[in-house]
Amino acid sequence: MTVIVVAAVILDAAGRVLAAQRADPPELAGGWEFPGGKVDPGEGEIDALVRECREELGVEVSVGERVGGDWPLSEGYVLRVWFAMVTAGIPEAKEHLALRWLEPGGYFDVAWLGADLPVMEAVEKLLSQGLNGRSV
Ligand SMILES: Nc1nc2c([nH]c(=O)n2[C@H]2C[C@H](O)[C@@H](COP(=O)(O)OP(=O)(O)OP(=O)(O)O)O2)c(=O)[nH]1
Repeated sequence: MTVIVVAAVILDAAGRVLAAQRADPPELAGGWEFPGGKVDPGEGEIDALVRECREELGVEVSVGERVGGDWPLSEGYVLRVWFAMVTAGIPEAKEHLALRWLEPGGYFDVAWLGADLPVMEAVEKLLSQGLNGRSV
């Protein structure tokens, strides 16, 4: 059975993107990712995304458009990504080592995990086309 990992490209009004630095496991620690995590059995993917943002960042988010399709992770895992905006709270690193808001033009200023790099490239392309990540 494939494990679905959901992740949020959290955008602010200035077009900044929130990156989060993983604390574990040792082979991924220090790498940067989009906040998110595994979908629990029986849980909806959007519900999982909202829950993970609450647990990891202490914020409420509204979820917008999907970014691409299934992004490959390691064997047996796929990554599904959505744009999101914070609707309440200020993101705090509750489970990560650090958080950074990346300005437009600086989206690659962190060492993204291998799986996330093509996602960030796709996001930059979508944003350069004038998309703002909100639901249409
Ligand atoms: N959350 C997240 N995980 C990612 C990204 N890119 C990437 O390769 N991964 C990998 C790292 C992990 O092996 C897996 C997600 O696991 P996780 O540790 O975030 O999941 P979780 O919050 O549900 O945690 P747990 O059940 O292991 O405690 O997917 C990403 O952008 N966001």
